[in-house]
Amino acid sequence: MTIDSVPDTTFEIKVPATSANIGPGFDSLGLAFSLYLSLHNPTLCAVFDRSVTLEYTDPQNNQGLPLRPSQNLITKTAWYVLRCHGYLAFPRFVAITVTNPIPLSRGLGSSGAAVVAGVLLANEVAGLNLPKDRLLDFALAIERHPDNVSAALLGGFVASYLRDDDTASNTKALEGPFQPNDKINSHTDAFAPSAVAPRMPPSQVSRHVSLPWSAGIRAITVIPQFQLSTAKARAVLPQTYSRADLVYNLQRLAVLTHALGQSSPDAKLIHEAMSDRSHQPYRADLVPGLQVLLTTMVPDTTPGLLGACLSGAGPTVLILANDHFEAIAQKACTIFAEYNVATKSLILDVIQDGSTCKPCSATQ
Ligand SMILES: Nc1ncnc2c1ncn2[C@@H]1O[C@H](COP(=O)(O)OP(=O)(O)O)[C@@H](O)[C@H]1O
Ligand SMILES: N[C@@H](CCOP(=O)(O)O)C(=O)O
Repeated sequence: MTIDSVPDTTFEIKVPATSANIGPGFDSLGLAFSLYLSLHNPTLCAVFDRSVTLEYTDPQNNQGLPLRPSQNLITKTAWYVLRCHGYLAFPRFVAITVTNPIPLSRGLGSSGAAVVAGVLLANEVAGLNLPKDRLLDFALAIERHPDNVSAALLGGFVASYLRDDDTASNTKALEGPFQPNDKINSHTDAFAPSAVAPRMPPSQVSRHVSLPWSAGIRAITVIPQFQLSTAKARAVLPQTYSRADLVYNLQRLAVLTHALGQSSPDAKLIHEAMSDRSHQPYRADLVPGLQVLLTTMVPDTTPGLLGACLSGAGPTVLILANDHFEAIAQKACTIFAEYNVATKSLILDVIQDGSTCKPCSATQ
């Protein structure tokens, strides 16, 4: 595609926050929420400058995020996709305003959302028209567990798997975007291409299916006011599991995928089926109060509660409920407070639409 044929419009990209795992579905289940990372390019720019700039509308929520496009996860991802499609510069100038209410490193899929936003950004500015499955391939070249990005892109309650679990080749796929050796022009901070183009991801890296979600079930997210990076929370997991633990999780996972779609949710069934032996026990030491919360907040003593688990890699706790949302949130925050963990809670809806990129009105 030539520069002249690249669409020059304003757009808004919206990507939802997600919760991964939902208890036993480690690296396979994801749920999309009514809380959105959004990217907006409010102004059409006549300047013939093929670069990108970034600003965040809410710097308080996004402290520490690099504004240099060459270091920011959203624009690094977009650059990776563009390089895979033969672009040697951004197709046109784009000044992006980012609004990100998704708390960072709390287990609500902020990095997955940033990666999906970057893929959609490249798709939009270069007019690539990639189908959703191909967008997912690019996102999965970067975020190597499919649970968050599948739910973020597609919306709703999604089960997915990677078709190739060869971690050695996974690492190679990451070399493109993250160690691009692309020199940065220190004046404009524009990307400049290295001699070697990054590896194009193979097609259909993953497979996914949308699962039914019972309409009245909402998500109470109880968010500790400290960060826990996904990398750190993955580092504490064992390399191998016993047959008993494998069977324990498989049995619950199979039941859970149906139990959450039933029109009259069975609280006791859901609560038991959200129990896990693959990641939560190992991560409990990283989240003071988690173990007590999970064992004391049960349907018998907490009206409206259906189940609770660590959200993604934590430290957020996800509580699924169909009533008494505020009271449940308050109870969970009180338990965390007993462990000197300050929290905020957000009551969110599960959304079915997934990520969008829409034209919007421009000022010139
Ligand atoms: N809106 C964003 N813009 C740029 N980078 C982001 C954004 N959101 C997340 N990130 C990157 O992802 C990191 C958090 O990723 P991770 O530890 O996986 O936590 P989470 O559970 O929130 O996904 C941040 O430190 C930052 O590097
Ligand atoms: N399956 C992953 C999910 C990580 O989700 P995040 O929202 O914490 O990035 C894991 O449990 O490590």
